[in-house]
Amino acid sequence: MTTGRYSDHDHEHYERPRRRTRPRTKDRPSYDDAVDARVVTVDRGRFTLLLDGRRVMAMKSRPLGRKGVVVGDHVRVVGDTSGADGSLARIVEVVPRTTTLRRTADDDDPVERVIVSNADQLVVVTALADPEPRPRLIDRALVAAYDAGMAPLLCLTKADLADPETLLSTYRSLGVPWVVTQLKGEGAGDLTELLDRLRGRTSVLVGHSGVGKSTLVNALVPGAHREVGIVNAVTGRGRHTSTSAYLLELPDGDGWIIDTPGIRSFGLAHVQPGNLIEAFPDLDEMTETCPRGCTHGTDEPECGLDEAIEAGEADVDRVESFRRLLAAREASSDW
Ligand SMILES: Nc1nc2c(ncn2[C@@H]2O[C@H](COP(=O)(O)OP(=O)(O)OP(=O)(O)O)[C@@H](O)[C@H]2O)c(=O)[nH]1
Repeated sequence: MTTGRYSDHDHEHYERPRRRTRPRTKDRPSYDDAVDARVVTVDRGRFTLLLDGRRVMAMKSRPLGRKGVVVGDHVRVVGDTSGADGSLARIVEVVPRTTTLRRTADDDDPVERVIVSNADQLVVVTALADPEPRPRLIDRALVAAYDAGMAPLLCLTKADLADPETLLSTYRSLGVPWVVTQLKGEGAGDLTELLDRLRGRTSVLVGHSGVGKSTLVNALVPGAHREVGIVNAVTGRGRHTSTSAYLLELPDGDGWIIDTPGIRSFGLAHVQPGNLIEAFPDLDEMTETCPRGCTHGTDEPECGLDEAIEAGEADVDRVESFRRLLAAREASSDW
């Protein structure tokens, strides 16, 4: 383990050119010898990378400055990339991200943050019972997915305990794809449908405590050793067993999942209504006549969506579901 042996301070001190002996140069080093890696997890300023199939510990190099490095990032690395015990490589570049899943501001954390990058699917893991589904949280996760340009997928766990139909009726008009899983009881363990949906993509798994996300991750990636909590019989909440987002490769090498056990809230203050409606091109088309600044919400006086409903051109359920998402954006951020 390297943690503790090298503090940020020590390394910065070591890296900084000593003025008298080495004149400062304006040219940045070119890092021609840098190699590609992907960020697996982050722990107190130390990054675990996957590089040619081996795990390598790394830290940010000074030229990156305050630029964040997050789980899912493709990075360029120099230095000791052997992955040997005690070795520490340096991240010199973050490859431009294809997507960023963000959250804003909650009471514990006042800044907007990128949670993970380069994921193309957001899997909202919800138990059908124990704990009961929380549609408002599902809505908020969907908003985050649409805003990030990620495809949403509902993964309904614990199908041995309840029927999915009630919950699904809420999401049908939005056209969100879904899969059902069951890892206990008779006929448990068939993950074919979910694996089909994960294949060839990077999928972020979110879900509140106790929904069975760790159990699912362990079943998808044998050997992942994500800790499984015990659901409290009184509150329905699980123990908070793990904290950091973690990138895992699916066994067939054809897809990645990112487990996000640490996400306890999903602040959405950064989401613009205009971004959300872009995820629904059929509805977006109907808002061309909207007054400037229209949010397309329920109380907007001359929203094109209302006109489209009156003209019989819009599906009422779909508009209502979209507006529910829009409202969820402003709700409290508790996960
Ligand atoms: N009945 C039933 N129970 C399940 C199923 N999947 C998981 N569980 C149980 O649900 C409980 C919570 O599972 P976890 O995998 O720890 O849930 P989690 O979402 O990772 O929760 P945290 O670790 O607290 O974030 C455990 O007791 C599991 O055994 C299922 O398909 N059916």
